[in-house]
Amino acid sequence: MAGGGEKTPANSAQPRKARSPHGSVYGRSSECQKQGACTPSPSFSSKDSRQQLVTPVHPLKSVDSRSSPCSAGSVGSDSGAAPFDICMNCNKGPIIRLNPSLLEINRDKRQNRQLCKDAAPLQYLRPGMVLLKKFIKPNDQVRLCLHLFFFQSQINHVKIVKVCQQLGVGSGGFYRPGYRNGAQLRLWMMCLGKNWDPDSCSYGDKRPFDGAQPPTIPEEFRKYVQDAIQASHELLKQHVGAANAVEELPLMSPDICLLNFYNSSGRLGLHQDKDESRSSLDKGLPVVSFTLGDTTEFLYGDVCDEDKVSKVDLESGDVLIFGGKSRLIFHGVSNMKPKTAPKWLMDETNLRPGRLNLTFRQY
Ligand SMILES: O=C(O)CCC(=O)C(=O)O
Ligand SMILES: [Fe+2]
Repeated sequence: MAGGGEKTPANSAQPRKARSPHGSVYGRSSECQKQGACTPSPSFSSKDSRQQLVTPVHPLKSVDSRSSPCSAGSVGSDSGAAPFDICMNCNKGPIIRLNPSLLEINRDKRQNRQLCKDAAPLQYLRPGMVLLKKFIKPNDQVRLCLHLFFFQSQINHVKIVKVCQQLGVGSGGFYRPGYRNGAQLRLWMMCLGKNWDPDSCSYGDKRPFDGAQPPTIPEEFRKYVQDAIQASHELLKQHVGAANAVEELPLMSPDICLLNFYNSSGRLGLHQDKDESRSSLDKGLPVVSFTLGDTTEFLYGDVCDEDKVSKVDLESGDVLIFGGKSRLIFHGVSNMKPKTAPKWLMDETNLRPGRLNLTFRQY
């Protein structure tokens, strides 16, 4: 995944050894360090981030209790603390909610339809990078988005949140990666398919700190990714011609998914996703990223410098794809925009305030 943890400031002569919470992102690999690339610092400014290596800790385990359980300084075993639940009260019986009035329901649906009509189905951000606006549909609504008529996507907001919630409270579920000095990254994460280890900046079969095997990627999620890539090809043809669409964004079959949950103060420093296999990176196999919940500002560019990057808002239902010539762009998440999640999504799922992000890759 991306490097989540700290990053080396771009202008730092001595690249930092910090690693990112998500694989590739922040100075994941020694290669990254050699290149002087950023190590992601989801939680810190580059000034603050002069810390020790990132090391994942169990969400509720105190930092002090990390008594060097493993040589790399990575976390100890599961302390038995409660797993992080991205939804509130999900396991505590039915949620009692007053029925919204017909007026409210209709207003909500009208707004959604309007948003969907207004959004251009595809934003071409740069070669190899596209944004499918509002590609993920609400479950109860016939979408008017043009691309959905064409591609019949079955991607469904509520279903994705519910599946992630269930996976997140099980073995290999959400945890809060942290730094050796006790500071924590500003997100919760978990992996599907393969584990991305922030300490070694590499993928493996098990999570070193508790031995948990990451859950497999649900088949329907893999199908959503195929739908999104196919849709992007159809729409890309208008920009680059039919012959070039697949070259611009190569096909891929995801075997890794990193899930991130950001609360209202969540962020992820600039980093590159480059811990996938050499062949995957060389072919430019894309990273496909889903946003659900609150809107966030996404940064991307050729250099690891927040003053030189472009910005785009990612809203609930958006699918961002970057591959080909953009596979190794620097990217990160800066400002969360609280209370921007669709009301119907919060009502249906009881998702915590914040943003759920899924990034799919092929190792
Ligand atoms: O949350 C996002 O949109 C970005 C996540 C990311 O870059 C990563 O997981 O590598
Ligand atoms: Fe990333």
